Amino acid sequence: MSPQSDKQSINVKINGNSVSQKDNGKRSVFETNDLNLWYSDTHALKGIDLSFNENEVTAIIGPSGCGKSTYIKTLNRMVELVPGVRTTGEIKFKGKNILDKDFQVEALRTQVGMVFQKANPFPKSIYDNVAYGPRIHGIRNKKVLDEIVEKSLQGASLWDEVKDRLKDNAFGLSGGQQQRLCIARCLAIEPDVILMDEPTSALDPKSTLRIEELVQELQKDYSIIMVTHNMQQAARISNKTAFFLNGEVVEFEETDKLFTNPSDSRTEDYISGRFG
Ligand SMILES: Nc1ncnc2c1ncn2[C@@H]1O[C@H](COP(=O)(O)OP(=O)(O)OP(=O)(O)O)[C@@H](O)[C@H]1O
Repeated sequence: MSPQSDKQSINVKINGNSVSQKDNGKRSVFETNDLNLWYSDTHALKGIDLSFNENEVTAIIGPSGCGKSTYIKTLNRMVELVPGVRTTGEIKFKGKNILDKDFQVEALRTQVGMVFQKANPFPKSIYDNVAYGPRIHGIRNKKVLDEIVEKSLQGASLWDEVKDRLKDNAFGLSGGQQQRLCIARCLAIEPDVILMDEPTSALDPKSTLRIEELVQELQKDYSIIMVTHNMQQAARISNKTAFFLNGEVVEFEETDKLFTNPSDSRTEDYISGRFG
């Protein structure tokens, strides 16, 4: 099916049962319309129409090189850091086109956080990692910073493990803890949306499970858009899934539907492991 038709008829989960509704009452936070992107001559994104609702987890899946990371990096305009990038179309964040010339990218970065494949804490203490963003935004009051740090670490389900060693260097944490610290750093700026680019691909199964549980918890307060190579992960934790192939969206659906009854034979071939 086309991504557009999803906007008209959406399956939503109520008490564990999937039902079809015209509108699930949720607001769209991000929307891309006919989004195209070129790296010099490489046409990496082709006419992407997708819409993301608040308080939902949306997974982006697809084989290597299909444009998943490129797409997610357009949403905070990080992709522009690559020389030779050209974008056309529209990316609406809360109704405003972030590609407009007069759009303030700095404001976007405070509302859209990002967690990367490999945990990337700063070479600073656990406390200073989390306090970094608020300090940049001018918060100097120690009591306020203490509160933000505790709340963010609680939110990232890391507080109990680190509360007695907040002054220790972040590099002393395990890989999974470092990734949760990066999530806490992200929460400290109180974003509306969290972008995650394969956040568990460098983690062991136990740490992966921990992050998956955390993502489901965070969904209550944030909208999450997550690139993942792991189809089981997408099936476990996302509300909706977009399947990318060769820079296009083949299918965008309720996750249950996409994995049990895909509309497009290419989706079926991919999820059943025939390619990718
Ligand atoms: N910095 C870049 N310069 C030029 N081409 C790039 C750059 N980054 C990505 N590409 C190209 O854009 C296309 C999409 O790449 P992208 O990394 O978005 O795919 P992906 O689906 O995230 O892949 P993977 O799952 O392997 O991370 C590929 O053809 C890739 O070679």
